[in-house]
Amino acid sequence: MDGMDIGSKGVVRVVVTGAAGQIGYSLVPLIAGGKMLGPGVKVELRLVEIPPAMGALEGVKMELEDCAFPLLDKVVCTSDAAEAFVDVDICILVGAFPRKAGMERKDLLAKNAAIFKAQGEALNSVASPNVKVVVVGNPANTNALILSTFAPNVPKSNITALTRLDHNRLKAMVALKLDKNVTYVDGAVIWGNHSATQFPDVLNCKVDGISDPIREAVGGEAYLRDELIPKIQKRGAAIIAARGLSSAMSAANAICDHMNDWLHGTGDKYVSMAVFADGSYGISEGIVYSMPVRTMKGGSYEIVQGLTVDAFSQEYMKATEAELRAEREDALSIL
Ligand SMILES: NC(=O)C1=CN([C@@H]2O[C@H](COP(=O)(O)OP(=O)(O)OC[C@H]3O[C@@H](n4cnc5c(N)ncnc54)[C@H](O)[C@@H]3O)[C@@H](O)[C@H]2O)C=CC1
Ligand SMILES: O=C([O-])CC(=O)C(=O)O
Repeated sequence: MDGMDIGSKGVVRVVVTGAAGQIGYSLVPLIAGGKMLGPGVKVELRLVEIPPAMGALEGVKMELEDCAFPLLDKVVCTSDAAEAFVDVDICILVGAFPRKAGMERKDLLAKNAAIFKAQGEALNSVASPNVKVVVVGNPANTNALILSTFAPNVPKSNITALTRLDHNRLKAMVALKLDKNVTYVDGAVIWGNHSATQFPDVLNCKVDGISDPIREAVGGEAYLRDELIPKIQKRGAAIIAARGLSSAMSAANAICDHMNDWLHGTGDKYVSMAVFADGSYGISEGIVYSMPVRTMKGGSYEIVQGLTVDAFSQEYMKATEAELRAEREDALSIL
């Protein structure tokens, strides 16, 4: 992937689609406040909405101005994605039709495939090939796949989907279970889809010196299978049940973590990012699959090799792969 020296950019241009929505409202102050790009980096925010939400978006813009953020260079509001994508550095694609109670994933896919096809075409015609994209709108992995299909000028490695929220959820839940601060939990992985088939994996975790046997320390296979894994897989639904709305604050926080690590590097650690599968860990090409990823300062990354994957892991990893391949087939049949 082509690098990006964030420090050398005068102003970094960041697009957020769906910016008047719930996640958008939590996200834009974090970006303008410096959490995503890092201290001292100026930002131009390009906020994209559908025409009926442009009034609400103007309100978001007014509030951003009223925050008097020192790093906020400019705010542009538009309902034209192609206008927003010209020379953009970072593209955060949140805008999508959200899942409603009782909706199947396939219904959601049908609603959103058209959005990501159109945005892929727009990116392809006007964006720099160096643009870094994270797809947040669900079904995020397959939306990223659709986007890339229609944006062949953007290298596949520059198109990712968000599983950092799941990663953070897993890290936090392990910390809670072992009564440790989250900073002591390292090496968690989310494999596969940002959906209820994802595999939240602790086998390669190290928690404040406890690394072996970590599954037993966390509660043993039965606890993982019956409690921890389903809890992470269904956390999004639990938030919807509790709030009547899906996760927004934690999603915005995770988007900043994803981009900050991508731009600034994870050092010798790794994080979970949904990226194009390349055969690593037996997951063959053609889908966007969450993997352990090590990022390098400047914006390149690699899938971390050599993590332990046993029969327990394989069963889950194959199930979530099968779901992604089925989503891909559904998407291809819709488009
Ligand atoms: N990957 C992840 O970890 C997570 C993903 N999500 C997903 O993020 C998406 C957004 O969630 P919320 O902000 O809660 O939803 P929301 O409904 O509050 O906001 C979505 C916004 O997108 C806008 N929008 C719709 N189509 C658009 C288009 N073609 N171009 C630009 N804007 C468009 C809508 O007008 C709305 O303001 C949903 O798909 C949700 O399922 C939510 C939480 C976590
Ligand atoms: O479950 C949903 O629809 C929202 C979401 O993606 C999450 O909170 O992880």
